Amino acid sequence: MNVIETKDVSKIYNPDTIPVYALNKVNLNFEKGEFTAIVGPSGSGKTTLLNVIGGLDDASNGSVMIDGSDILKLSGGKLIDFRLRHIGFVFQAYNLIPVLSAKENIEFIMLLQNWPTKKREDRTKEMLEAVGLKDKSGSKPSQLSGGQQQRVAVARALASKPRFVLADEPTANLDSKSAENLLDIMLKLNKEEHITFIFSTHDPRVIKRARRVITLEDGKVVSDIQQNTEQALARQ
Ligand SMILES: Nc1ncnc2c1ncn2[C@@H]1O[C@H](COP(=O)(O)OP(=O)(O)OP(=O)(O)O)[C@@H](O)[C@H]1O
Repeated sequence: MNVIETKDVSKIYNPDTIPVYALNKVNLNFEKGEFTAIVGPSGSGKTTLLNVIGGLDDASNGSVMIDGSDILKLSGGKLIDFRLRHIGFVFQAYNLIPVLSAKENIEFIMLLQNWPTKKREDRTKEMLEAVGLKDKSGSKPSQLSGGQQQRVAVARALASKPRFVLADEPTANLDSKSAENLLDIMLKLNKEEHITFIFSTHDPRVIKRARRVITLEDGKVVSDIQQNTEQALARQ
């Protein structure tokens, strides 16, 4: 079953002067449980695609169907509610709330969703453990390393059990070991909780572990391949 379907999605900046096609008739289907990398040169449209799929940005043309409804047609309040319920975001700049601890950052979306206290606390504990930060629960983002902050951002995105997670270069600021650890965590949660992951990346270590790799160039899909990651890993 398709979770997300983009139909002829285009995003054109400056249409009246010198048009820039950030996305040019993109047609893609994403199924439940995918672990998919969006790759391509700088400026090829990766961030724009994630933002349009996640309802953070409007498309100029086309539709983004999620479970048969077009999210580009949802009005402001309904779109915010939809994002809150179904989509987890991981941004390159983490976007953690500086005055909140790791635990409080992870809890934040569940609070907005009115989870009962006990359920919320149990889930927060589970996520802190899953990302290996049980002992950093009370630390503020400024007291955490870049890798630890990124793990909090992943835990926050996944805590409320979204249908899918969109991540914009999740390993961009991480050293090799932290990037591998983060990938392990994302793959584990993808397997165990069947959450669909779609992430942009330039990072070869991330690309080789994705099950599907979609390449964009000048806003167009130029290749879309399934990888046998078990074989790829065995070759290393
Ligand atoms: N607000 C904007 N106004 C005008 N053009 C924009 C705007 N945002 C993005 N673009 C253009 O749209 C194209 C796609 O940008 P996008 O950020 O999606 O690329 P990207 O593949 O994510 O790049 P990178 O790998 O460098 O992050 C680029 O040509 C970019 O210059």
